[in-house]
Order: sequence, then structure tokens, then C-alpha cells
Amino acid sequence: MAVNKVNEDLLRERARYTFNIEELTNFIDGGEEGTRNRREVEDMVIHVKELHDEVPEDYLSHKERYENAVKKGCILIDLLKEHVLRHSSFDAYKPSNMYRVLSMAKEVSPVLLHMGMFVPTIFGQASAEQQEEWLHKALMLEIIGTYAQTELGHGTFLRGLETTATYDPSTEEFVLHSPTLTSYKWWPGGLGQTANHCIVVAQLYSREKCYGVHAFLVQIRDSETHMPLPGIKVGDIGPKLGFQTANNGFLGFDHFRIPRKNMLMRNAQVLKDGRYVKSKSDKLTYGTMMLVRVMIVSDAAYELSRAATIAARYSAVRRQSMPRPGQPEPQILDYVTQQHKVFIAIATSHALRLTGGWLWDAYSSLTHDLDQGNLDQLPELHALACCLKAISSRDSNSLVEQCRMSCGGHGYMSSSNFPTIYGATAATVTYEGEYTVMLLQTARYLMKAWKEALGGIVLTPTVAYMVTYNKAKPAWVNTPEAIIQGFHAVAVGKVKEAADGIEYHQNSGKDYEDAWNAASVMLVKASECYCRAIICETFWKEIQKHSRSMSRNLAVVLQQLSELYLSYWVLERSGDFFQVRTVPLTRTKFEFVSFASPKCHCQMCTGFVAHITSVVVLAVQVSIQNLTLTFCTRKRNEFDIGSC
Ligand SMILES: CCCCC/C=C\C/C=C\C/C=C\C/C=C\C/C=C/C(=O)SCCNC(=O)CCNC(=O)[C@H](O)C(C)(C)COP(=O)(O)OP(=O)(O)OC[C@H]1O[C@@H](n2cnc3c(N)ncnc32)[C@H](O)[C@@H]1OP(=O)(O)O
Ligand SMILES: Cc1cc2nc3c(=O)[nH]c(=O)nc-3n(C[C@H](O)[C@H](O)[C@H](O)COP(=O)(O)OP(=O)(O)OC[C@H]3O[C@@H](n4cnc5c(N)ncnc54)[C@H](O)[C@@H]3O)c2cc1C
Repeated sequence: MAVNKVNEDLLRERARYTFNIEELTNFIDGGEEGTRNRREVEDMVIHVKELHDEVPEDYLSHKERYENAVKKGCILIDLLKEHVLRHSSFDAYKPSNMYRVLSMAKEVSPVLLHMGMFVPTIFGQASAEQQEEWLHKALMLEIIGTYAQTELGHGTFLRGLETTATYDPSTEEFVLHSPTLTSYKWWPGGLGQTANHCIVVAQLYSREKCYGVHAFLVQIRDSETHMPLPGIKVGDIGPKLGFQTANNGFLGFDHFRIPRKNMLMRNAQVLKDGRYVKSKSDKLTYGTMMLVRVMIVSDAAYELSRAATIAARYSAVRRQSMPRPGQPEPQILDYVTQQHKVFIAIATSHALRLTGGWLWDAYSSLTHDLDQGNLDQLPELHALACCLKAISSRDSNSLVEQCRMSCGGHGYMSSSNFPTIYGATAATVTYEGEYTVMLLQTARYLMKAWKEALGGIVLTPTVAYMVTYNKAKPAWVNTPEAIIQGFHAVAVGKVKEAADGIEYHQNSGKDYEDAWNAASVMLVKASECYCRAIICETFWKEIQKHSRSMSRNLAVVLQQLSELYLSYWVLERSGDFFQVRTVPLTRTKFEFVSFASPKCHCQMCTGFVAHITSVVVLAVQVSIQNLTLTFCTRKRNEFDIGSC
């Protein structure tokens, strides 16, 4: 029988890595224990033959694909539970842990929403007594839930949701009802056939007054027969671009009654007589969305690292064309255009992974503050979660597509796994807060910050430079620190431009809402630039911080990746950089001028060209088959990929 022989080119490339593979493995896993945890789970998974498909899933019927995904989901959840029970330190919700385990099956799991939103909502929004009743059942999958917020008519505009929950003091129950077709819940994952419970977000009415949207835990299917309960209409919404096994469904209520105690009451409450007790902040109802947005940054990085690895490996083994007559066809990775496609994907996967870890730490700190009743950091974290979720998911999805294209026709095969990864990352650009809407949310925060900056008020950390910018005049030299200052200058310029845009439209007679809408393209741009500055700065600082405790060879490679990322985005946004001048920013004097003068001091542009041709490539490959984490390094003149 033919033994799978590893490609000679790949073996040669793998023999040339220039740093300690295990050291980088640990860095990516967040430490030696993280690597041990991951390998332990991978060891468990690789030996479960039911997780390996006999027939490509694309050749299965929708029903067979779903059943196959349920089977795998149950196996993986059992492995996760067993592992969590044995390793209390394994925090399932630390970025990518839970998602990575579930994504070890190619199909999106029908219980992803259970683990990804239903359980976290109980953690975050149920009272202590309610957690006592439901949390263990949920963690042990004795109940299977989803998160039912979006309706046919509203996804973004939460205050416009139409499902009602009306309190009846005579029976101490809430009556859930879907008054219109557009009020039907539409999209929740697992709702089609899988979930028997869900978190329902509905407008709360008591004593004929509406108190806005609140969350309720609702049983929708019989625990024994799994049939929909009386007053419940539920089913599958049908085929989609991807996520075919996520089991997205619809849900309608016909005067469906639930006990008062099923309103999640950690924040707000309705007392037996119907009195409403207000939460410290209405925004706490939105807590689960913030958590998932924070997780998406790391999971988008993880999906991108998979795509970058496929593209890097393919680029090492694919030989094509003959630039020199009579010479062997070169590996396509020798083409600078190929490097330009693949290397930024590798660098971005690291940038987003490190930024996702930084955001997770900020979120964890906020959660602790919220437990102490301190909401001070909530607005900034909401703004950060919004723009980082938007930009990370969009960058990840765009670069997954770029990686696919870099593999030519074979990238279009289902067996390449690009279609699955593309489908998963494309969804993240829309769900959990649509791209544009999220950036506009951040813009809302930036406009407030700008007004405070002009008043000289000390701002929260990620926008502090708006006040201190005058002092930190960018020294336009080709250093990473100067590039980061340049991104700050661009962000401030765009924020000011958007604020001036709103002011201009108001002065021309528009009310604030219309002025906001008229300036909204500039507002989105300002958020993008603010977010790009955060990713650039965080990537660079994280690498500097960790480099001090790692071997020099690895530090060099990671430093070059972060410099590649900075240089790439300077060129991508060169127009914005050309506009930024080096004079102190003041309200009246700030203006955009062109750098077009031939004696432009900025060496960034020329420096970058040198960079991209001498860049060292690092591709991370998590290969379940080999149960190893292997890497590629590549130097221009050696044209060698390390182990990959
Ligand atoms: C790459 C593959 C990754 C796959 C795995 C991904 C993740 C990991 C694991 C698990 C995830 C699980 C499953 C993943 C799959 C699918 C899940 C999808 C689920 C969903 O999509 S759930 C539904 C999500 N829906 C939304 O996000 C709705 C978007 N809309 C909103 O958030 C808000 O309505 C709004 C647009 C932000 C604001 O609306 P608006 O009407 O203008 O204002 P208000 O609502 O009145 O709010 C204004 C006020 O409140 C502040 N605010 C708003 N939202 C928040 C918040 N979340 N936290 C804190 N503060 C908030 C806002 O700033 C305003 O404050 P002001 O002081 O300015 O007034
Ligand atoms: C794969 C997938 C899984 C999902 N899973 C779930 C789930 O489990 N549970 C759940 O509750 N939901 C889920 N959703 C729904 C998801 O949360 C919504 O689709 C998302 O919030 C966007 O809302 P929408 O679809 O109503 O789009 P809309 O908000 O209608 O957006 C449509 C367009 O209008 C624009 N727009 C909307 N509002 C504004 C504004 N104020 N200013 C400027 N432009 C605006 C948007 O930018 C966009 O271009 C899922 C969606 C997908 C695709």
C-alpha cells in the first residue's frame, strides 16, 4: 500500500527553521500549560474514529450533515467536559479554548450557541439562585439552549424588538407573545431542531408599562419527546452561505406562559406584585454580546491562522512556470507576489491573536469591576469590543479569501477547507453586531472623547493620545514607534474630520441625527483608523514585552512579523499618512496637507519595500493528524520554509 510520503520541498523547507519550535508553540498557546492542555485535547480527539468522515460532508443530505454534526458535537462536548473536569484551570471561555474544541469537527456545531451564548448568559445575567438551578444542567447538557434575540424584522435595533413578555401578577407569570410576523425570532443557532431551551430577549411589560428589552430563560421543547411545547412555533430557517450545520432556526410565541422566576434577574427584577426594580445600567442586558465580540477577535485569528498555514504549505509544494528557460519550475512561494499575499495573513493572525488576548484581559478586568458595581470602564470596553470585533472579523475573512486565491484552483476545492473557513469567518462579520453598525457604535464613543479632548479632559487609555498628541509630535523616521504615532495622528485627524463634518451639517441646518447620518461614512473611517492604531500598537508592544523573555532567534522573527504588519498598513493607508502633518494638533491649526513634496522625509514607504522582500515568514500550523505544532520560517535568499 502506498505510504503517504511527505513532499520533498516541504521536508527541505521544514529543515531550515531558525528558532525553537516548542518555544513558539508555547508562546502561541499562552504558555507551556496551554500547550499541554491543547495537546491533551487533540490527543483525545485524534483517536475518536467517529470524528473522521467516511464520505465528504458536501455529499451528504442536509439531514445527514446535521445528524453527523450533532454526533460530533456530543463527542467533543464530552471530551471538553471530561477535560474541564480534570483541569479546573482550563477556562473554557478563555479565547478560543471552547471554540477550538468544537471546531475540531469540520462542521459548525449545533451546540455552538449553547456553549457560546446560552451558558455565558446564565453566568452573566442570572441571579445566584437561578444559577443554582440552571448552570449545572446547562454545563452538563441536561438542557440545551440557544440565544434568541434577533427577529425577522430586527437584528441591529434591539430597542425595536417586538416580542413581548407581559407580567401577569395574578399567576406570577410572564406571557411571551409574537404579535407580528416580523417579531418571530430568526437566526438563533441550534433553534431549528437542537435546543430545548433558549434565552429570549423581549420587551418587558408590567402594570401596562414597557421597561425595554430583558432576557428570559424559556423552555421551548418537551424534555422527553423533544416536541415543541403548546404555543411554540419553531423550525429551521433553511440553507445559508455557510454554517449549514449551525441549525439556525425561527421561533414564534402564541401567548406562551413562563414563571416569573424565569426572567434573568441578576441586574433588573420584577417583584411578585409586578413592581419593576431597575438595574444599575440597562446596558448590562447587553453583556453577553460584549463577551462574544471579545471572543470573536481571538477566534477570527485562529481561523485565519488555519488558512494561512494551508496557503503557506501549498506555496511551498506547488511549483509553477519557468521564469528561466531550462530551469526547474520554482516553488510559487519564490514569487514576491505570492509572498505579498500570504505573509500578511500570517502576520495578521499573530496580530489579532495578541490583540484578542489583550482585549480578553481588559474584559476580565471589567467583569471584576462590574461585580464590584463599578461601571466606569464599560463605555470604553464596549467601544473597543465593537471596533475590534468588526475589524478582526473583516480582516480575517478578507485574508482567508486571499489565502484561498493564492492556492489557485485547488483553493476552490472543498477538500482545501477554505470554503468551510470562509463560511465561518464570513458569518462573524455580520453576527454579533453587523460590521458598519459596530464601527458606528465606536464612533459614538469617539465623538464624545473628541469633545472631552478639546476641553483638555483626561481621557480613557485608548484615546488619551487625543489630548497628549500635541506633545508627542511624530518624528517621521522609519521606526515602528513613529509609525504607531503616525497611526495615532491619522486616527485623530479622522476623528476631527468626522466631528467637523457633523458640525458643518448642523451649521447648514440639519438636526443632529441627519448631520450624523450625513457624516457617517467619515465616522466609520474614524473608527477604522482608531481600531487599526490599537491593533498596530498592541501587536508591537506585546511582541516587545514577550521578546524580553524569549530566545533571540524567535524574538527576531516575531519582531519582523510585527514590523511587516505596521509597514503593510502604512502602505495600505498611505493616503491618510500623506495627509497628516507633523505640527502639533490644535483645534484651529490642524489641517491635512500633502506629503507629495519630493523631499518627503518619510522613509516608511521606501523602508517597506526593503522589508517585504527580506521578510521572514512564520506560518503556524496546528495539525491534528500529526498532533504537532509546526512552523515555517522563510528567508528571501534561502527561499526555505521551516517545518510547516
Ligand atoms: C471566526 C469564527 C468564530 C466563530 C466563533 C465565534 C465566537 C466564539 C464563541 C462563541 C460564540 C457563539 C456562537 C457564534 C455563532 C453565532 C452567534 C451569533 C449570535 C448573535 O448574532 S446574537 C445577536 C447579536 N446582535 C447584536 O449584536 C445586535 C447589534 N445591536 C446592538 O448591539 C445595539 O442595539 C447597538 C446597535 C449597539 C445600539 O443600539 P441603539 O439603539 O443605537 O442604542 P441603545 O441600544 O439604546 O444603546 C445606546 C447606549 O448603550 C450603549 N451600548 C449599546 N450596546 C452596548 C453593549 N453591548 N455594552 C455596553 N454598552 C452598550 C451604547 O454605547 C449607548 O451608550 P450611550 O452612553 O452612548 O448612550
Ligand atoms: C450565521 C449567523 C448566525 C446568527 N446567529 C444568531 C443567534 O444565534 N442569535 C441571534 O439572536 N442572532 C443571530 N444572528 C443574527 C445577527 O445577529 C444579525 O443578523 C445581525 O445582528 C445583523 O442584524 P440584521 O440581520 O437585522 O441586519 P440589519 O441590521 O438590518 O443590517 C442590514 C444593513 O443595514 C445597515 N444598518 C442597520 N442599522 C444601521 C444604522 N443604525 N446605521 C447605519 N447602517 C445601518 C447595516 O450596516 C447593514 O448594511 C446570526 C446571523 C448570522 C448571519
